[in-house]
Amino acid sequence: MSKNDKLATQIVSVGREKKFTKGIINPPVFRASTVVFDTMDEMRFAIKNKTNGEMFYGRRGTPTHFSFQQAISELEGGVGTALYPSGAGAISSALLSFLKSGDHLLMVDTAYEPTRDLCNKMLAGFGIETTYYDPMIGEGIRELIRPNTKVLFLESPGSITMEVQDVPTLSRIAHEHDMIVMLDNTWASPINSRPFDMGVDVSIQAATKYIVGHSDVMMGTATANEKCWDQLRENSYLMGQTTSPDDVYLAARGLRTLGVRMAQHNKNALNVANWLASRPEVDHVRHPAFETCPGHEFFKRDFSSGNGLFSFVLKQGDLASVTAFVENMAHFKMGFSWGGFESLILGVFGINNIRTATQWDSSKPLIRLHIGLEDTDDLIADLEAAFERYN
Ligand SMILES: Cc1ncc(COP(=O)(O)O)c(CNNC(=O)CNC(=O)c2ccccc2[N+](=O)[O-])c1O
Repeated sequence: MSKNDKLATQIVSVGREKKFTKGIINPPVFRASTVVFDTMDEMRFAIKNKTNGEMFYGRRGTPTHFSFQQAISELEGGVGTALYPSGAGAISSALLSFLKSGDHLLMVDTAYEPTRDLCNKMLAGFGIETTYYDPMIGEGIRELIRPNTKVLFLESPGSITMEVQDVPTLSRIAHEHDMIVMLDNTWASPINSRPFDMGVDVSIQAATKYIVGHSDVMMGTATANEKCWDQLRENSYLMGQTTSPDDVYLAARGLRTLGVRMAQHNKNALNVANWLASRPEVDHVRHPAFETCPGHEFFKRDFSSGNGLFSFVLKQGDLASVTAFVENMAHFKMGFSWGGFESLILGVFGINNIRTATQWDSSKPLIRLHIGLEDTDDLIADLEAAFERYN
């Protein structure tokens, strides 16, 4: 694959070198714990090259893993990619790979709830202090940096309230203070932004979402630049992080259609979001492509496309009316996660319980949608019926 190939060609080609595929189209599923050697020289060579694609032991990976790791690294623009059993596993392993007792962490206030829980319930116990910051803080982040601040963690956009962060500015300031910049880049997936061009050192994906794309595998990836790859890879290995080659095969299979699925999710979501924006019951739509979404200007600058996940805020409502809205939908099902081919809906309450550096106006209910690959005529009809029940 050439770096000059267009994205659609890269998505088809990345990670499919013959050394991984053995001549077939999709890299085979190599399941392994023990790898055997005929000579001591062969074993010594494997030990020497165990971190760069030489089969050594199951936990270091097999060609199934190496192929997918290379594919994600090339699409994200990093040097190397570590794999984890879930997105949350990628987040925890990335943080634990670079933080030690006595360190200070800057965590975006709009982080995915389990990320916040990790900081408060585990990292605190290890003597790692977390300060949460406003996603729109920009240059103001300087006031929060201490001599022991080691990591700046971003999630852009926030996966519920959708604020888009000024990643290049925050990364520049963090690097002035020798901090490591980590980005939960799940919303962009590996194709809709260039994290390393924005100064990110470790880009994290819940592959569970759009990469897998079929709601049938849990997986996480963390891709690092030259500065951070060795430390991320070795510390993740020390923590025993590994993934099933069967899951990796399914994730790689999903990856090959990521471009076409993402384009359709984006088109469908904009169609539904524009319709919602016209509804009198809607206070505003929080889709990064809309001016009503905080950080819209950064979305226009830093992203090449949107996806199917966005939220909208109703002008009024309570638990009963929102329940009437979200229950009994024909196509939107209530469920956690997103990024599969199906449409999902979540009425999100208690946002202020997962905010400590910002304040959310809880008087107006928020509903998060994942727009799948269904025909948007049917999705809009489903939402029309929901408004009938809500009103
Ligand atoms: C941005 C981001 N980053 C990492 C992960 C974790 O991935 P994993 O599920 O593979 O571990 C995720 C997983 N996403 N899951 C969800 O969004 C499901 N929603 C929730 O978990 C949730 C929890 C509490 C309150 C509100 C929500 N919510 O999103 O509405 C993510 O969105």
